Amino acid sequence: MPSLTAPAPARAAYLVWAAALAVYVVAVTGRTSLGVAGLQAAERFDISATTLSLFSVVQLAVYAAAQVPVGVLLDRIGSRTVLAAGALLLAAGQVMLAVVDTLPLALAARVLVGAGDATAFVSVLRLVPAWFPARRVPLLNQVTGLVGATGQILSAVPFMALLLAAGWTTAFTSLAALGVLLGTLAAVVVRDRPARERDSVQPVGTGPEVPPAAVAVPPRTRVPMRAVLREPGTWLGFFTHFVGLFPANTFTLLWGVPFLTAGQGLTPVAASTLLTVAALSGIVVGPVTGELTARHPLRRSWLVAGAVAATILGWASVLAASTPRPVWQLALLVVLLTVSATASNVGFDFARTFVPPARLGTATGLVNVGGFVASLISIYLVGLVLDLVRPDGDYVLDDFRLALSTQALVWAVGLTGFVLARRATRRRMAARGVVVPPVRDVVARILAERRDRS
Ligand SMILES: N[C@@H](Cc1c[nH]cn1)C(=O)NCC(=O)O
Repeated sequence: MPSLTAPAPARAAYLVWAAALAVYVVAVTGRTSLGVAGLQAAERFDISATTLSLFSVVQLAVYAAAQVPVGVLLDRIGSRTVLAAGALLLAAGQVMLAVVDTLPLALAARVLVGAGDATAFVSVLRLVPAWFPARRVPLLNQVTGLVGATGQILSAVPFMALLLAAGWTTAFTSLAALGVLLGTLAAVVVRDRPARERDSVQPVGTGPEVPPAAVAVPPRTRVPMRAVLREPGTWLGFFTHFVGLFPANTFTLLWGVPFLTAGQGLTPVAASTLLTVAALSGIVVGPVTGELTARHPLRRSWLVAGAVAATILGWASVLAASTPRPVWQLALLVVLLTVSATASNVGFDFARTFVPPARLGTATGLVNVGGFVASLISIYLVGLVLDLVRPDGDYVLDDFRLALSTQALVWAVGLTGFVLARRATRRRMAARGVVVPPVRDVVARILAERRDRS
């Protein structure tokens, strides 16, 4: 059996990760490209704003539906092939969108984009534990999400400039060319695992609170799908991603800018500045969350619960008021949305530490479904209420207050699942001999140790 501790060569590990990450950045650029080209799309396909939002919904639905099949493929054929094939699929969708001028064909193109996009993030997450020591994985997962988000800047700035200067066909064909280029690079550079295999010895129960309980699990052991579905840790990951991701997606993918402009009276420039603040705050929030996750693996669920509670309070304070809120309060809200989105990545850490490595891709895909299903439901509910209360689309603040309050339903479902899955996970851990001491006991012990020392 290969050594459990031999590190993979760091340069090679970073090279593999960077090549895969580049594909993820282009996937996010493709995902968000239609958002910035909304006006041109409405003109080209002769459609209303509501029909335009159908593009986002179709793409997100395909993305979510593809997660488990992609995860299964990752476990069977590895990140390199899935990543390269996904990049080509994404490029095919962008080329198609570049040339078609009817709505059904444009929607079909977006299906391809959604399917290609679905492969990128989970492929990168599958590579990280194979190439890096367990201690670094939570941080690198956060940095992966963070760097991926810069794809949104690429679509907002250079892609938009190309669209305005050279037109629709050139802009989308260029995006496709970039996808082919980086997909090819990934096929050449990425290796699914180092030559000296890391056996992903990353069980929960390690960290300062409990001594390491390393368990060697040969990576290619066959693990049935039902073992993944019966593992409560998988569902803890699913509901973590569910409750953490949807507030940020609801805001950034569709309803944030209309709420800030039509509801709160900000200019479009001020609204996009706030979205930039949200993205930039991730530079601090992501690594801090990653580091805390790595240092306190037995307290990860508290991190998630705290982030969700803060986000609920942030939204409640904004929506309770019937007058526009000061900019500082809106800025605080968008930062909290980033805190929640970064906490959602802890869901992937639950998958990594509770599911055998041979099924890590499947479990990662399943966890990712949680966030995107919740996002779809939330985006739909907000749109539904807005349509009911203001069919003419001339929204005012009160319409948004009511519509955005529907997020409470999604939180209620997500938090119920989270609490139940957490309980089941703790029971399973106790059965395996890892008993998590209550926080008050840990605090009492630390205080007693301090007293003894002084
Ligand atoms: N949780 C997000 C990534 C993220 C966003 N902000 C911080 N991290 C996620 O799961 N993304 C999936 C994807 O395909 O982008």
